[in-house]
Amino acid sequence: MTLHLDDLRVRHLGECRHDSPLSAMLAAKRTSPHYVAEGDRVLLEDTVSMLAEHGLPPEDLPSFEAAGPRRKIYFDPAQVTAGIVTCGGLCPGLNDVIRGLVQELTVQYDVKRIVGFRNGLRGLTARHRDDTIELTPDRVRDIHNAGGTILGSSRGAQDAEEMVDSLLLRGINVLFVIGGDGGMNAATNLAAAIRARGLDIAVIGVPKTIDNDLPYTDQSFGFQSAFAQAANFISSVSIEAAASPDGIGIVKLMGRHSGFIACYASLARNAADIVLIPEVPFALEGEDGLLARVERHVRSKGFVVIVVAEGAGQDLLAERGLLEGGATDASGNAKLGDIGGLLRETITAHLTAAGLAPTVRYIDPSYAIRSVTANAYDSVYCLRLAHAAVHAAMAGRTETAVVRWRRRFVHVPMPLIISHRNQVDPDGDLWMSVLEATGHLGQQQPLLVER
Ligand SMILES: Nc1ncnc2c1ncn2[C@@H]1O[C@H](COP(=O)(O)OP(=O)(O)OP(=O)(O)O)[C@@H](O)[C@H]1O
Ligand SMILES: O=P(O)(O)OC[C@H]1O[C@](O)(CO)[C@@H](O)[C@@H]1O
Ligand SMILES: [Mg+2]
Repeated sequence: MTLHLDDLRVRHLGECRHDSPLSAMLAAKRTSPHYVAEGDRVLLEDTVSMLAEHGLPPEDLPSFEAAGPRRKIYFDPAQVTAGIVTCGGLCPGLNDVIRGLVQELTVQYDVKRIVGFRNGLRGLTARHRDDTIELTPDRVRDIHNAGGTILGSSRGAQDAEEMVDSLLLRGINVLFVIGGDGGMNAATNLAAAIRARGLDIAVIGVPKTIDNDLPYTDQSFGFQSAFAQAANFISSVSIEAAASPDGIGIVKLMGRHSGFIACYASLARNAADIVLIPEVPFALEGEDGLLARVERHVRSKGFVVIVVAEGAGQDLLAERGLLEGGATDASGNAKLGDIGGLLRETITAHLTAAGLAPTVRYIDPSYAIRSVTANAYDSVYCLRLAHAAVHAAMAGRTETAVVRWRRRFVHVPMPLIISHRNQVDPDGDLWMSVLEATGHLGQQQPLLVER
């Protein structure tokens, strides 16, 4: 998809007429290698060839509005009631973001009232809209020491008009939605319903997903903490497999459609022999298939370690009638078949038939990965995203997500965040690193299936 400058402009509620409490600090600031001034923009692309292809002057190149405080703001902070909601699956750092939002709103902007909606967007329905948490600096002081979200989260559909009614009834004029593709979809619909009614309510998204599958963001918050935890399970399984005759270690990691956790966790330990992700189809049978490769590893090295993303090999499950076609969860996400179970069974059967005596160590750490607290790096990242989100809201941006893009914090129109899915590119350098680390680079890629 080719994007033009106009596709990257974010919506404003109106002219910024109020002096920001941060205006004095901003007065002398200019763009530098470490700061982007409020009038400046951040390029979408970053290679000479990609930029040259546009044949445009720099100011017309596709670029994002820089995030950060403005000297003039749209809302009078004294009149603001903010709302916060967390939706979808858990992710390390949710509490850090909530804490950062509350601290920035109260300390820098002196906003007096912040309402936390409970259990995801369900909390914005008529039935639950009054059961909220008053968020104060005292209430959030220590919440970053725990994983999960103090607000709770959920899946499942809600009516946009009903949610707008809730915002009106609760007097919310700034809503922060921390969510994944589903949450950003819902927030986009909500913002559209607000716009259709001509209301003065800002909706700001803080994109979240441990799968790292949202586009236009360098890496999603919490991802680093999640793959660090996943890497510990790879170490455990490697130790177990290495200590067993004909040892087979298998770790199944989250990642419905994108294998980022599997790739990064594997690279972090560099102990995996085979990495299977949804983006790269593979065959089980045949000389170049997975089973033959596993057997070769076991015969030559004595054991094998396989890291598999949950969304990998779904076609193999479907072929065997092990996939409930079309089944979805409450939010409409596809329910997946158990690729880890299929690997365990077929590998055991194959190696046994080949005269080996495999010992299989299979771990599916699942929720033990995404429920951890954010590490120090992610905590900083979450706090800075929260600051950017508050500045965006106070400056009247709406239908806007705050992200880090090429190491700068920027504003992205929310519809872009849901325009497609971020996936591991089989021709990109991340997958090349995985092939290098697993010793597959330079060989014909035996796990790839001709399609
Ligand atoms: N296409 C959509 N349009 C409107 N609302 C949606 C859509 N998809 C999901 N939602 C709503 O957004 C909320 C969160 O969605 P979902 O459960 O898919 O998690 P998510 O935000 O994608 O997070 P994650 O992918 O990290 O689990 C749910 O309440 C769901 O009903
Ligand atoms: O069991 P739940 O809460 O639906 O979440 C599972 C899913 O959440 C995700 O992390 C995406 O949010 C997937 O990788 C995983 O399959
Ligand atoms: Mg999702």
